[in-house]
Amino acid sequence: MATTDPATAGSPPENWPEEVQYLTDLTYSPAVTPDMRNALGRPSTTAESLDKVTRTLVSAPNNGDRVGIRTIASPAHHPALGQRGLFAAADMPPSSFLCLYVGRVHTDAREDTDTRSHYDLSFHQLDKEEFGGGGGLSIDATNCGNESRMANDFYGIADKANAEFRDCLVQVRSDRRREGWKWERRVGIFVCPAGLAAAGARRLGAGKTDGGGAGLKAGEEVLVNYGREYWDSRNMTVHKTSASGT
Ligand SMILES: C[S@@+](CC[C@H](N)C(=O)[O-])C[C@H]1O[C@@H](n2cnc3c(N)ncnc32)[C@H](O)[C@@H]1O
Repeated sequence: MATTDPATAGSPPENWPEEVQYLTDLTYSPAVTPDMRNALGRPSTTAESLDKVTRTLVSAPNNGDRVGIRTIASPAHHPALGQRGLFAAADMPPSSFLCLYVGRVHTDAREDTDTRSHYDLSFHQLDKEEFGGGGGLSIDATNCGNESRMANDFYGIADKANAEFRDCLVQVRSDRRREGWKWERRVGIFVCPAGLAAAGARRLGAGKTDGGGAGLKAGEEVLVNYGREYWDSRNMTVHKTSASGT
């Protein structure tokens, strides 16, 4: 009997584009081997320091308590006018978890990568010894994803990003653990922390946030920093000034 992948079983939120499949968790390209997937759940010293996001928070129906998708109709000078954006559904304090970045995990092999994607986020570097030279895994949300794929870059919209991509751990089902759960790596969008520079800032491109976040107000657009590399590699000029950072 055919089984449904739980990652594809969720109902899309309001304003979801019908041509894109809504996901509640990652899906994987056939080139991502079982060993590569296992590496996402392996305890390590780096993984120990990551934020742990509980099962209830990552449960997709609950994303709507924190974020929503809107088509941007104003202001007239918004650079992504007419496109979608991600908005806070409630006041969210600094460092709060907003939603996971989900999509199709693929290797960085040329034949497994859509070089035209505008939704491809670098995810995890594989261990060089274990995987014969290493290589990376990325998450492409072009054809499938969740609310996170709607987050726009801050440039031309605000002075700085108010949210960031951050590595984290989530609980996933495991038949091998007595408790039935294990921790596995993901990337989430989090509200920028207050105070010091954000340590885990990362990319669609390679953007860093500068911390000092005041949190998000309900209705405010969630803005990340894609990084200059994102715009340069697409020959798009929004990031040509020093305001864009790296
Ligand atoms: C990850 S998508 C963001 C969601 C997108 N607005 C949508 O409706 O699907 C990235 C694309 O959004 C647009 N975008 C995001 N931030 C922008 C900005 N600050 N200025 C201009 N376009 C932006 C660009 O077309 C970019 O390639």
